[in-house]
Amino acid sequence: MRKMAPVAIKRVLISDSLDPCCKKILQENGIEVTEKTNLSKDELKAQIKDFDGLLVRSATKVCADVIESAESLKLIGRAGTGVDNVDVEAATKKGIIVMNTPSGNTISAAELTCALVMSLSRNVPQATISMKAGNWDRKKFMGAELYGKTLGILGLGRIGKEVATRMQSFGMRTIGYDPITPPEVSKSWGVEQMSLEELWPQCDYITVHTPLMPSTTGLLNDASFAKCKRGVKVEPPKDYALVNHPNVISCPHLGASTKEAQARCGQDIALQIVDMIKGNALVGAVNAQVLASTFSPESQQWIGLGEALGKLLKVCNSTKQPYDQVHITTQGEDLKKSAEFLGSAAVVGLMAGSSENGLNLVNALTLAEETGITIKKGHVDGNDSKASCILEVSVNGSVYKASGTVQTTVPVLLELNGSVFRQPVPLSGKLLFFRAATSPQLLPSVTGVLAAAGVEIDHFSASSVFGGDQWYCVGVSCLLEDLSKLTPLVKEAAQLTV
Ligand SMILES: O=C(O)[C@H](O)COP(=O)(O)O
Repeated sequence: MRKMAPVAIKRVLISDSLDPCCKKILQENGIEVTEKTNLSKDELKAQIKDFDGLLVRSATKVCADVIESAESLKLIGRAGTGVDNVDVEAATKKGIIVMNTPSGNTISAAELTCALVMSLSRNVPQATISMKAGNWDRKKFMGAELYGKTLGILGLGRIGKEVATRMQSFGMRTIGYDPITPPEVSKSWGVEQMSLEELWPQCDYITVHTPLMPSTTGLLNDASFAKCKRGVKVEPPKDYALVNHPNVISCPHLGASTKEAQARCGQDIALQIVDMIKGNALVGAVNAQVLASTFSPESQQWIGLGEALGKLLKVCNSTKQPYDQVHITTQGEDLKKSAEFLGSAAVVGLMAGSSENGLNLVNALTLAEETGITIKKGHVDGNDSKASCILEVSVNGSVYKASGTVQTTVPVLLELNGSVFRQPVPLSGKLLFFRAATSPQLLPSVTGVLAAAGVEIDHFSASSVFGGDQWYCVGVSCLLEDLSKLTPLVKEAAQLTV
């Protein structure tokens, strides 16, 4: 099956110093690259308008203002791990993918941590300064072995794990805390997990490897230090009163400052972008998990169905009031994990044209929830149930419902508001739906109205009778300019282009 590129990136701005391999890979893949570093915020706001991709390290602050100025930005790529310099929430609302390279810096950051732990234990920087001053002071720099000491690791992700395994080779006991990594996983690489309360008093050394976010800001504070052993050793602070203390060793943000890490991150971000635009995979996206699961041709057809069902129920909503509830249910083993992206796709269809910023799978659920719509997702897995998707929406107590499936790559409608179509209706092209009481005069009369308006009929489907009424779907050459021409003949009518 043909691969599709859900996201196209043609022009990229690199605003921080990145390894040259990044630019080379992007250019080799047909992407135009502009490098402009040290831009002021206003300069970046002016520049960003012309680009659909922005690549940064941690120096460029991609704040909400900058994102607001971006007219066609689709991707913010962070060549590195931390995305605290990017306003991810603002990017998500605007439907912009934020992507990082989570592993490129791991080894370098872990090695620097080990270097700092060892320097702390043996006063290497202080002794170096003393030697440079012409001294030979051995007593002053009495150290302590790492062997048999306890290292507390806060954050047991990639870097925390690499630090642990390296420091274990010095005979250190490694303990740690992480709200996500399961204790049995960290145990398999020698780190015993415990609560922070239990951890503080046991540590001889503490190292922090958490992302910067509200829950981790100020993790080490007066209260936590009060629970620590006297003389506990911790990584460098930014506070200059502490930096200047004789027992403090510190360096600037150097964790990723190695040739290897920079080459890895530059290469990773470029290859991830190339993979994305070629439709191969979406790797490293921090705010677009839904999009990541849509990179197979199969899921793209289901996305087509979700959007089409959403568009159909949008035009069927005769009240024209906004929806208050959207419920998506998937059926069948094949769609077990698809309710998430089908829900987003349905919302893209339901809210089409209603967002100034543009609506896509990245921002659909966020924008829907912001406008007060409750989204429910579920899955039913009957023994012989074929894969299908049911969309129900409520408006002031009225419920509209449509269900469909994918038949040999084509999204089709199975049921509309309780009426099951005798043949599945292909959801593509220009479609006219109407509900009317069954009568022999109905179809000739409708055909007459269409012919008078110059509309040709491509195909026609009818549902089984439901409460005396039937739903009909007509594939038409163009949409009716005035739908009310059908009013005397039908009870309700809606038309759309899929
Ligand atoms: O988050 C990271 O990857 C590190 O903090 C490195 O940041 P840098 O790219 O600015 O060196």
